[in-house]
Amino acid sequence: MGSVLSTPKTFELLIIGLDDAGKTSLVNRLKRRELPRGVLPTTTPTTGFTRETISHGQHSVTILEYSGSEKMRPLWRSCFWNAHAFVFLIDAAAPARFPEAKEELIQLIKATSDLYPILILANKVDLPGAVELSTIEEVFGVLGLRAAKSDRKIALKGISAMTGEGVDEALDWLAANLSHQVISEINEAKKQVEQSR
Ligand SMILES: Nc1nc2c(ncn2[C@@H]2O[C@H](COP(=O)(O)OP(=O)(O)OP(=O)(O)O)[C@@H](O)[C@H]2O)c(=O)[nH]1
Ligand SMILES: [Mg+2]
Repeated sequence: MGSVLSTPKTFELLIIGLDDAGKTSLVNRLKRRELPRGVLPTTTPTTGFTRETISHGQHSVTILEYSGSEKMRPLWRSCFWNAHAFVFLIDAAAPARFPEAKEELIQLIKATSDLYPILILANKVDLPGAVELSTIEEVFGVLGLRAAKSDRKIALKGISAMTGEGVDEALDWLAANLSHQVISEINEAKKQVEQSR
């Protein structure tokens, strides 16, 4: 695990994405790494948000997972300032919902400054109907999004909350792309928002 070699970081991660993308399942996998491949606790749709703190190597990550239902999305949009980094989760096996997911992703990119890394995760790669990562990259125009905002740290990776595939690598990427300096800058900005409330 690459993160074991880096200095400890403490950060808050917002996990968002459409309903049914697998956000709660990903949090469950992160909380319980010992779960065997293919075993996932049963979930029900998240009603508001959940908050969990996990360890990853030397890092401490507080994860906020928001309901993806359409009527709850304004809640996550109002909490962007509260995070250091974002995971945008896509259901790789639900291509009919890619346009709706892309709209939300674009809103996230527009609403947040270049300081914040965004990791787009295509979940459920274990399913036979999962769309290839290269196709998802094309449909979501990830390279274009990166080029338009060249300083922005944006990446796309495939994962499965069901098998655990790609989950450690995702957290490694987030820890590696969030410098101590950026964490301090964001902490300062958060303090100002909190004071002005
Ligand atoms: N095959 C497979 N199914 C998954 C995976 N991740 C989640 N699921 C299933 O997808 C469904 C939705 O998962 P949730 O984790 O509840 O989805 P969510 O994104 O939290 O949904 P909301 O809270 O409503 O926004 C459940 O039936 C999960 O078992 C995965 O990696 N592979
Ligand atoms: Mg959920």
